[in-house]
Amino acid sequence: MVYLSHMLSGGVVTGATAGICLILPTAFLLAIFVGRKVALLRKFAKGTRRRGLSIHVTDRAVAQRALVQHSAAFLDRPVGAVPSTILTRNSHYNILSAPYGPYWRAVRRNLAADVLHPSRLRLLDGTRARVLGDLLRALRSGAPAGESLYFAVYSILAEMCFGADVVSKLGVTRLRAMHKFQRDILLALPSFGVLLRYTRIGKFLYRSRWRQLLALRRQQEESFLPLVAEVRNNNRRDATGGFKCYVDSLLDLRIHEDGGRPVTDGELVSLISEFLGAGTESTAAALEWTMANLVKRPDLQRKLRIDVDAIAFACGDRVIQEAEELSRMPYLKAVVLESLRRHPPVPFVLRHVQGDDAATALAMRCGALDHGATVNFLVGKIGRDGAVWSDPTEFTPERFMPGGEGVSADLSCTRELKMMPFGAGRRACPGLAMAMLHLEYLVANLVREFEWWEADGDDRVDLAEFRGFFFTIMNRPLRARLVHRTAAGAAV
Ligand code: HEM
Repeated sequence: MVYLSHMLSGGVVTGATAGICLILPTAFLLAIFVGRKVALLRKFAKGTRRRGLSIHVTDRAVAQRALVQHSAAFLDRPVGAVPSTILTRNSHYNILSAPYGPYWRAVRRNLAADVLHPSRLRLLDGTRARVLGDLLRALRSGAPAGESLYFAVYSILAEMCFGADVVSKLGVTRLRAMHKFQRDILLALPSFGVLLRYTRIGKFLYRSRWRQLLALRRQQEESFLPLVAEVRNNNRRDATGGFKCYVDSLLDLRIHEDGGRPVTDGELVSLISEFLGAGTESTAAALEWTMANLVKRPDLQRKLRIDVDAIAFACGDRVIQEAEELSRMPYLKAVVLESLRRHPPVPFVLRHVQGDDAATALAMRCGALDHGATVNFLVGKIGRDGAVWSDPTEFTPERFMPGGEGVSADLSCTRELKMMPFGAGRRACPGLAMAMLHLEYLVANLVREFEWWEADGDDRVDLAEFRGFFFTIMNRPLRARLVHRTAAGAAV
């Protein structure tokens, strides 16, 4: 289905919130300014409050036609839809916010082909095993499950970003502080939406938010740039053809269609922040939702453990590691897919569109999109479409097993679109393969090592979603009673 509505374009907050935020300070200013100043203010405000069409898509066929078949008309996101745009005062430094063009092509190709390519991910076996070891030790000593899962995912991404020695170099305390800071930024960003919405007067009307925004950006620069300098000075990659870290690849990158220039420091900070932020929050949220559902459903957990133990037996003392080993656990993949369908970490996919090609894709009359529109593909609703999925709100991994309605589900959405947790089309998530690998790897080893049971009282699992964040996360972090498995399955 396609819903239409009019709204103020370009912001992260809703029209109503923005209205309230604007009315009080504007009234105050109007009382102070008189004559010419009032006229000037009106002129500025008028220029910053553009109206645009907002379209909501919940029909999977429309989503596929638009994002895949008419992908050339669905290449850009609306200005202000991406948090980092606010942080950098509307400079499109990272992949998510960059408009389709030479810069986007260069930085996306670099990430997808140089860093996240499946052949490179194999080189990260050591990193994954080290982080898993730390995670298992933390959980055995009673550390809270939810937070520990997030930190494990962040640690993997930090090593991929700055090199294998970053965790030992920085120490766990500093790394935790960096992770917390990254999360605080993401949580604070929605409140900065007004600064983009009212680009000309926002920083005067919302002075303290503006200052807070600048302070956050400065803090990001202070935390990332020294680490970049270390990568630059250390002559980076080891000679044995080890993993080339993300920063290393960015330092080598040249934007050929822009005179062969290197990536600037401002761009580096935004790209690093995106890598750590988008990579951690999405994958860790999916991991937490998966484990939470397994706590709620011991029957599914038992079934999964049969799959896992069969492979674990062959691994002996070492963790389940190889992609090939993971691929021999069909129920594991089904559990992860069901988690992504039922709780997609990114709740919507946005595009800014204009023109007749986009109108045709959305089955609208020609000319309807002459002035542009924001299209919002509702990822959660598409994945819970009752016409495709039986009992769509239930957590049922069996639907991805032979005979189930999801068995042929294509995550890239090129053949068919039944769910779209990673988006679709040319701007789809480049982290798909890595996220799936890490999710399967962590879930398999966590189930092998522990039985995950419901904790008591307030710590019981609550599957409610937290609202007001860019990612769909659990309202209450996961708590569970973990029983270490001493039987044949558990790795030492
Ligand atoms: C379970 C994990 C993940 C989920 C569910 C997820 C989901 C998404 C979604 C829905 C989009 C928007 C796609 C669109 O507009 O069509 C996206 C974009 C993106 N994701 Fe992910 N993501 C995940 C993991 C990752 C990881 C691990 C990374 C990198 C380390 C990553 C980096 C990106 C980037 C850079 C984009 C922007 C792509 C572009 O504009 O060209 N994501 N992701």
